Amino acid sequence: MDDSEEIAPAVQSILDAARERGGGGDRVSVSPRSLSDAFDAAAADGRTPVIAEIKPTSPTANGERTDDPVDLARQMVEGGAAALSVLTEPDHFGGSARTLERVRDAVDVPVLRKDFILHEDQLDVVEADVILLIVRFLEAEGTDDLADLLTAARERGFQVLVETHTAAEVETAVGAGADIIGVNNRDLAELEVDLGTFESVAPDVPEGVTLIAESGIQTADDVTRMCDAGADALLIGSAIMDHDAATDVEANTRRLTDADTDAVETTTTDT
Ligand SMILES: O=P(O)(O)OC[C@@H](O)[C@@H](O)c1c[nH]c2ccccc12
Repeated sequence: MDDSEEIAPAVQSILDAARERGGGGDRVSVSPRSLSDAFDAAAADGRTPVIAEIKPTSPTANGERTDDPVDLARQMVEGGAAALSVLTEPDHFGGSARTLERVRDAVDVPVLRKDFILHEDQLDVVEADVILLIVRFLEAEGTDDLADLLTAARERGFQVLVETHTAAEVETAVGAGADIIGVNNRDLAELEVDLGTFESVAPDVPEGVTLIAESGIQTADDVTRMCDAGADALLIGSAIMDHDAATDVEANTRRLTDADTDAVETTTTDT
């Protein structure tokens, strides 16, 4: 990691905790539900492909949702989510591997394990269809190499979402062999969100890579904006979880999956 760019204290604390966390026991082997098939199915059905995120709380949330994550998961799928993301980080996001296991048993869409994986043995915690690797956190001393982790994850059957924030990180991700790339609109140095990040980084992502816009997407207009800038799918947490007001998760999801975009196949009727 480039030490000249400080990261927010909350993020440093997350990373320190992640370094301490050990892995699981037995090597995980998963038969994954295909993420790209789930996106295609959503689009064919007229829904914008959204990965809805179960995030009980976060360093930037005001409040915590204590509803059963399995209920939330069902409501998200009912609201049209193509896939789900479940935080498994326990110390800062209220997540757990057990929550992911319960959610994955309850739904039939692909489930992404959202965590801060720095070492291969941290892959052996729970079965998931997709795991996240964050480029920025895998450039520091004492973490495994991105390309090695990508291979280790695929050997276990996982699909891998590689998270970036800059054009340079996209280049690193592509060089390591990533085929699903996320651009995080949240800057981990300041924890501030700017949807312009996706717009400026997306053109550097090669054709053929599945491209996901992450963070800060609040409204149907934001969804349209990200799809116009090239997003194949959106990763949305806070606007669906609505930590302070605890509104209807199904309705929140539907509002975003129903957004008007070219990502969905429109059928014309000849009348
Ligand atoms: O709640 P938001 O702004 O819709 O963001 C969701 C997701 O992108 C965000 O939770 C996230 C993106 N990358 C991460 C890495 C770890 C933990 C969380 C994240």
